[in-house]
Amino acid sequence: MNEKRTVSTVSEVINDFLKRKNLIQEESPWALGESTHGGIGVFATRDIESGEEVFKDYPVIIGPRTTPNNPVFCMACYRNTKPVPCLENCGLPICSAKCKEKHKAECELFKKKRGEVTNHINEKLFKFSTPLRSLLLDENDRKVVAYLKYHEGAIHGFEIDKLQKMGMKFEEPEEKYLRRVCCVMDANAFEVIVGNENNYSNLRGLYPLGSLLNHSCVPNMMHVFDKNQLMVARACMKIKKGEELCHSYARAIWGTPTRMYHLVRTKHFICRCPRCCDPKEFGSYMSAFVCKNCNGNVIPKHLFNLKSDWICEDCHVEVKREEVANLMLTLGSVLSSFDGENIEVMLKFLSGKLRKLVTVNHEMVVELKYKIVWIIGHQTQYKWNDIDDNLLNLKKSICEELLDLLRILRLGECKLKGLLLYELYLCLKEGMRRDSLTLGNEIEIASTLKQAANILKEDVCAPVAVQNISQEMKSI
Ligand SMILES: C[S@@+](CC[C@H](N)C(=O)[O-])C[C@H]1O[C@@H](n2cnc3c(N)ncnc32)[C@H](O)[C@@H]1O
Repeated sequence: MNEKRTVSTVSEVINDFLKRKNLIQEESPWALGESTHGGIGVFATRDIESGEEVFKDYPVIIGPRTTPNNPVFCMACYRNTKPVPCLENCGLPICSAKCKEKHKAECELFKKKRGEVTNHINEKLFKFSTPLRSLLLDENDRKVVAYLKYHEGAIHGFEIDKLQKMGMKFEEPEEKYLRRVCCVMDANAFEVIVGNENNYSNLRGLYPLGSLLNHSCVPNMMHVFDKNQLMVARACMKIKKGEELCHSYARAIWGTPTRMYHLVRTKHFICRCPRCCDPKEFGSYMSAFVCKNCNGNVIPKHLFNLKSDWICEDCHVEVKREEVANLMLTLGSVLSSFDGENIEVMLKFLSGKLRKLVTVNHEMVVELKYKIVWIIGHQTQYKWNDIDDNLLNLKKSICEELLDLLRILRLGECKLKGLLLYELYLCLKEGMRRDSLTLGNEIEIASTLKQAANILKEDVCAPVAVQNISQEMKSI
C-alpha cells in the first residue's frame, strides 16, 4: 500500500470495489468518516428507517473457517452434501463437474503449492485454505485488502504456519502478503452460514464495506447473507442522519464480561457503549450472580476491567473474580452436557440449582432457554406431535420472555428477534391446530409470521416458511 489510509483513500478503494461488483447505489445512505471509536467508520448521510436496506456487499475473500468439527463442504458451491475429493488430486472437496470447473484456478494453485498430490480430501488443507485463496486475487482486489485494518501479533497468521508444516513453500514477499491477509481477516472477517435447516456450512468472509462498520453492543445495524453469500446490511432501528452505523461483533445474549473478554481477545479493544457503561445492563442484570449472603445481585466492582472482583449491590460483600470465573466454567460445562436433549433435566436445572445461583436473565439462563426453544417442536421425541399442551405453552412463554429481554437490551429488529418470532409463530399455529388450545387468533398468528419474515428476508438460512411466506400465509 503506497498511499496513506485516510477516509478519502479508503472511500475511493471501497467505491471502486462496489462498482466492480455492480453494487454501487445511486444515492447511498452511508459515507465513511473518522470514528470516535478510532480509525474509520460508516455514517448515515440521511435519516434511515428501521428495516431499511443500507448497503449490499460482496466477499473479496471467502472460504472455510478453522474452527474444529466444521463439516467439509464443496469449495465452489459451499454445500456440504456429498463433496468428494477433486479428481485432479489437489486434496480439496468438490461436489460436481460444474463446481470442478469453477474450482480450476484454485486447484492448479493448491497442487503447485503442495508439490504433491493426494486422492483423498485433506481436511487440514481444507481448513487452512482460505488465506491461500488470496493469491488468486487481481491487483484491484489486493488493493482493497491492503486498505483494510489489520491486527498485529503472534496469534494472527497461524494458518500459514500450519500450511508450511504441511510442506507448502512460500517466497518471502508471498509469505509476508499471506500473513498480512490473515491479520486483515482476523480483524474484519464475518461468519457466513450457508444452507438451511439441518444442513449448514460455516464460512468466513471478508466484506470490504461491512469491515468498516465499528462495533456496539447496542447496534443499529444487522445483516443477513443471501444464497450467493452477498451481505445485505439493514438498519435494525431508526437511525438519524450523521449517526455512526455499528453492528455487534459479539453475541447479544452474552453478559458484559463475556462480551468484553471476547472483544479484547479477538478484536483487541474494550467497548464503551451504553450497555457496557451500565453495570446493570439496562436493568437486565445479564451477568449478575445471586449473593450468598443476602440474595442481592453481585456485579463487577469495576467496569472495563477483566480482572475486577465482584460486589453485591445490596450488602456490599465482595467476591473474588476467580470464584466467579470458576462458577461460570462449571455452569458452562453443565450446560454443554445437556446436548442429550432431555428437556425434563434441563427444566429441573433451570428452575432449581441455576436460579439459586444466578439472576433470572443471566446469560446461562438465557443460553439454556434458547436451547429449549430449539428442541421443543423440532428434535426427536419433542416434535410437535410428541409434545403435550404444557410443553407447547412452555415454549411459547420462553419465546415471549426472550423477546422481552431483547427489548430491554434495546436490540431492535435484530436477527435473533426474527428467529424467536418465527418460533413463537410455530407455537401459535400449533395451538390453533389443537382443538384444546387457543394461543392466539389468526390475525396475531399472521402478524407474528410477517414480523419474522421482515427481519429474516433474503436470509439464505431463514426457515423455508419465512422464505415462502405467501404460501405459508395460506395455511393460517
Ligand atoms: C472491523 S474493524 C472496524 C473498522 C475500523 N475502525 C477501521 O478503521 O477500519 C475492527 C476494529 O475497529 C476498532 N473498533 C471497532 N469498534 C470499536 C469500538 N466500539 N471501540 C473501539 N474500537 C473499535 C477495533 O480496533 C477493531 O479491532
